[in-house]
Amino acid sequence: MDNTDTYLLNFEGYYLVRFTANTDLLKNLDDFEIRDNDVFIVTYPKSGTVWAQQILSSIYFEGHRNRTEMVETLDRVPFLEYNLLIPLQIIYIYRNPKNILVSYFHFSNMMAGLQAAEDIEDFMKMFFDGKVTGSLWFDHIRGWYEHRHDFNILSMMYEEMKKDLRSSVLKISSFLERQLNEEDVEAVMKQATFQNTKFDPQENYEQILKHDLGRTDEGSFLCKGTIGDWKHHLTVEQNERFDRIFQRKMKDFPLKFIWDLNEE
Ligand SMILES: Nc1ncnc2c1ncn2[C@@H]1O[C@H](COP(=O)(O)OS(=O)(=O)O)[C@@H](OP(=O)(O)O)[C@H]1O
Repeated sequence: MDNTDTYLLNFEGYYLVRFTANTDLLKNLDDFEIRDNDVFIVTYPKSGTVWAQQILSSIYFEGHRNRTEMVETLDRVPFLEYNLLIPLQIIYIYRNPKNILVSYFHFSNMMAGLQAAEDIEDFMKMFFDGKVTGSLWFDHIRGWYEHRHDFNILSMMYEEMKKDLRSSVLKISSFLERQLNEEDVEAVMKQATFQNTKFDPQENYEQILKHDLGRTDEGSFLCKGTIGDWKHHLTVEQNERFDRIFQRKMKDFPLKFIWDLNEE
């Protein structure tokens, strides 16, 4: 059964969560005034949005870095499509789509506002049809890559952040022209470890999931925060099918992806 209209709101060809989308706000975005020092984080769902929100806010604000100011991640870095704020620096985070698929499958089954899937097979169909919030992953990554010279964009790969968090924090702070001393860098990194994000209720969206987004079970918003977990969830046949679709769609695409923890 196609439940697209129940869960997804199609705004100018792009799917948003119907439950939280605000069409009046979206229609007015073209007129919104941008400040020079505003910053965008751009991601396809399940690619590291919250992680990046957390790193940025602890680079910018001492009180977030040293935990003297307790503010929910969502209030520190609001979502443009669900709030009104537009920046000029853009940080695009991308992740290998097999891990996105698995992470998104678990998340969709946790949230009342997203269409649940019976199993990975069922979700794979929705994902490759682009019938999910964020629409088709292939369009998302291509769209951003094709416009990489039109904006001030820093592209970061989730897997590289995972392999070398220090270099990633330094790259982001340098892009934002924020000087951090060694102690600050350590504090940002401490905030951005997976263990911290997963278990700190201010970081892990617990309250928002509970009160605003209609969580349907007690599973965590964060699964394993790792590279290669898809291997435990996709069958050999599903993986081969994924590879065939990926090769067909991405054969001329120059960015490389890291599929495995041991890959360089
Ligand atoms: N600190 C840290 N380190 C490593 N990985 C992290 C971290 N914080 C979040 N994550 C992982 O990011 C995945 C969720 O992505 P998003 O935040 O983009 O999700 S959402 O679209 O905003 O719902 C989700 O991936 P999975 O664990 O594979 O589901 C999170 O665990």
